[in-house]
Amino acid sequence: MSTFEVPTVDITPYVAAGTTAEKAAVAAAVDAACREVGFIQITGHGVDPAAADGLASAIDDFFALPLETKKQWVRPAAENRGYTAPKSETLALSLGVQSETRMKDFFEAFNVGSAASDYPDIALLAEHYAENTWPEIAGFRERIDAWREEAGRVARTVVAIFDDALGLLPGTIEALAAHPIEVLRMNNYALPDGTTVELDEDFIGMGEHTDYGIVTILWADQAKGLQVLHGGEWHDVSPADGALLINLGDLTTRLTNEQWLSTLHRVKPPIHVVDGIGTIQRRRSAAYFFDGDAEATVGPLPGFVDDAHPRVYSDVTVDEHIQAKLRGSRAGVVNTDAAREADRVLNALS
Ligand SMILES: O=C(O)CCC(=O)C(=O)O
Ligand SMILES: [Fe+2]
Repeated sequence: MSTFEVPTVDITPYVAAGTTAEKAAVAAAVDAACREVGFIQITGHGVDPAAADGLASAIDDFFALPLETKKQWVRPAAENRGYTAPKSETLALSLGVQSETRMKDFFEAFNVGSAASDYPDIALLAEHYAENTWPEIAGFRERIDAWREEAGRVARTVVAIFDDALGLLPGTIEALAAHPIEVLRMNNYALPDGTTVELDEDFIGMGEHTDYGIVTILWADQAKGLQVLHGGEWHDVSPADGALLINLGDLTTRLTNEQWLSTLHRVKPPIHVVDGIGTIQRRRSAAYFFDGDAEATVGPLPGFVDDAHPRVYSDVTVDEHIQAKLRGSRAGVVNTDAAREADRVLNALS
């Protein structure tokens, strides 16, 4: 396997009022990373380590509950909220690709997100802004909300960097996010004691997918499992101490007319065989999806279509795009509107 590293960018100049030249250097590094990889490790983000500790402990508290208890918080497939039990979602269907033999993804998750009650004065498309339900765990909501606050701030900083990196007027991308769909998905990759893992290729924590929105802010354990597709090969990625990962979503690919690509990734924890029984090391992550306003229309931005770069996507609303993805991953309805993303998967995997 070729050596591969996710580029690291220190975004301090954007967090702590750096000089114009310092910011330009950050924007140039982000542009290069987005053109080449689509995943970046960011440092200098200014997130209080106590917020990350609170997130991690809240994840531990919730997933330690018995399965039957957690199932109280399962929500309808159309609402991207609440508990997802192991083997109930299939991320590869969000792209419209799936091997027939593969078992469903074994991750379990708990999702919270921006709710209609956060924006009482605006009529919103209800499904994307469903109210949250919270488990009865002391301080759970407070710890999660503290992390959401930090992740939201980082997302807005990152899109300001994107404007500069793409040569756009300040505020161009943020104009799509006045009341964005923002979902925090906390993922737990673990197998009940005594589970025998079959050592086949189709054992998957979370199937290959691109994220759907503008950008994702990802907190993750250092345990192996996350893999990013680059140069036709899957590469293991884990964050350095205190670093966050960010990755581009499909809406940014559409805005840039594919100058920047949403990167395919999956979670495939290594299997350790002890006495003939395969086990995995438990791994946690929390993906904060910054997805834009549901009713916003997304197509290539001015300046991204010319003779050398013909328009490759028609306009879509954030609502239509995200709904088609969620019908795939959460309701098992193959997304047939993701032909370009699916092609990228199939070309890479063949
Ligand atoms: O677990 C991870 O590191 C990645 C999770 C992910 O890709 C997602 O939730 O979309
Ligand atoms: Fe993802």
